Amino acid sequence: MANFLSFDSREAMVAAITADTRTRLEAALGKSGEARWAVSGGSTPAPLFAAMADADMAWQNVKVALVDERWVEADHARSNTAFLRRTLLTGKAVDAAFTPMKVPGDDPFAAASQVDATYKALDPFDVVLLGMGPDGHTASLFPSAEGLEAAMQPDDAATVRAIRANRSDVTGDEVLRLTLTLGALTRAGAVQLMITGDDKKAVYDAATDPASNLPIGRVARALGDRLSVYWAA
Ligand SMILES: O=C(O)[C@H](O)[C@@H](O)[C@H](O)[C@H](O)COP(=O)(O)O
Repeated sequence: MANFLSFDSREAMVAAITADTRTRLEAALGKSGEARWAVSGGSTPAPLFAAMADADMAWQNVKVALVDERWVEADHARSNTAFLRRTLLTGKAVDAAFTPMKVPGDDPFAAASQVDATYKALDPFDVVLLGMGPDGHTASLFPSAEGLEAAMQPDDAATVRAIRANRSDVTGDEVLRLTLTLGALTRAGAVQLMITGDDKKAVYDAATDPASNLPIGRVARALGDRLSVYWAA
């Protein structure tokens, strides 16, 4: 079962996940001279990224990658690459080596093997930061999306796969995505899920019921105690 860490305030949650992330990245740097960190977009991680951007670390040896990306250019308002450049890859962390997921082309399904080959060089990640949507998606593992089952195999050798979400699940957002696979999450040193609010806690609690088929529940069950959930109201 995942470790569920509940905090009295969002500030305390951010302090704790910042400390855990730093400890794990520093341990990897000490052990192998480099650290590999895969991060989510979404709004929730912004305060963690602000704290990390200020951290004194050997950023030039930290490899930052994405958990998922919309199939959009880096200047698009919903690009996770753009979000990271604004929030994390600034300040002291500007020296980190960042690997985007988006490559040229119209079709993420056609490009997935190219991105997978690039991301395979970063797999296994030392730390993976996940978020969760109100529909129980995590990364770009959306309920009943095209490509979901291929990406949901715990022993998948692929690191990255393409996803086409149902239009009704991403109203006003992009359907075409790339995502880390459950295989990549399973191989990671540690996986953190950062969520806030009572509504998301209720979704997470319901998803972890063995009868639930929601992606976040399937991921939590597959990862067991290698997943730590950081939550504050
Ligand atoms: O947006 C993304 O990059 C991810 O696809 C997604 O999995 C995200 O982490 C959740 O939707 C939570 O988003 P919020 O943090 O904005 O609630």
